Amino acid sequence: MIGIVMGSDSDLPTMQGAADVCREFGVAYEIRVVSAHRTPQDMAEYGMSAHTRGIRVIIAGAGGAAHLPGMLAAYSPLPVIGVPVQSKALNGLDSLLSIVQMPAGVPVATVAIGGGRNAGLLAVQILATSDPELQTKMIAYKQGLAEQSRAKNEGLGQ
Ligand SMILES: Nc1c(C(=O)O)ncn1[C@@H]1O[C@H](COP(=O)(O)O)[C@@H](O)[C@H]1O
Repeated sequence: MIGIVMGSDSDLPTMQGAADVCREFGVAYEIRVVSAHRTPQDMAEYGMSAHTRGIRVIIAGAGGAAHLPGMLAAYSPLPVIGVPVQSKALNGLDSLLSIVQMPAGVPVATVAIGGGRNAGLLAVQILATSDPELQTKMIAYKQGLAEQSRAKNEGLGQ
């Protein structure tokens, strides 16, 4: 149901966070390397066909001149979540700016640099709007997050 794509296998440490979330919530996903630069035909094919294969949200991560999320958004009717991967030369600022500044009419929901996990959570939240069982899991997840945060007070020694 969630398509996780990345420009290179070197993006995997970042994009693994999205896959981890899918597994935690029991949501089916696929993970693939597709590049707007290196395999443009595969990228176009992926963008045009993902919705016909049961994919409902695309998460696309790329670094540097990160055109992959925007190009997938150009081809696909699905919501695309863009993950700027931290780059060596410019620390991911290049990735962020390449992904976030989309022209009107072709949105990409951009998460923080390195935000693979948040991208996964956002994708699950999108699916949960039409899936009450998943919605219940998301509510429980958020409650768990709140409990962990409150528990930090106990370590403050006051
Ligand atoms: N930004 C893109 C795209 C694209 O946008 O299509 N394809 C590969 N890349 C990026 O190039 C970086 C270096 O790739 P290599 O590690 O393979 O040299 C990766 O972060 C990848 O996402």
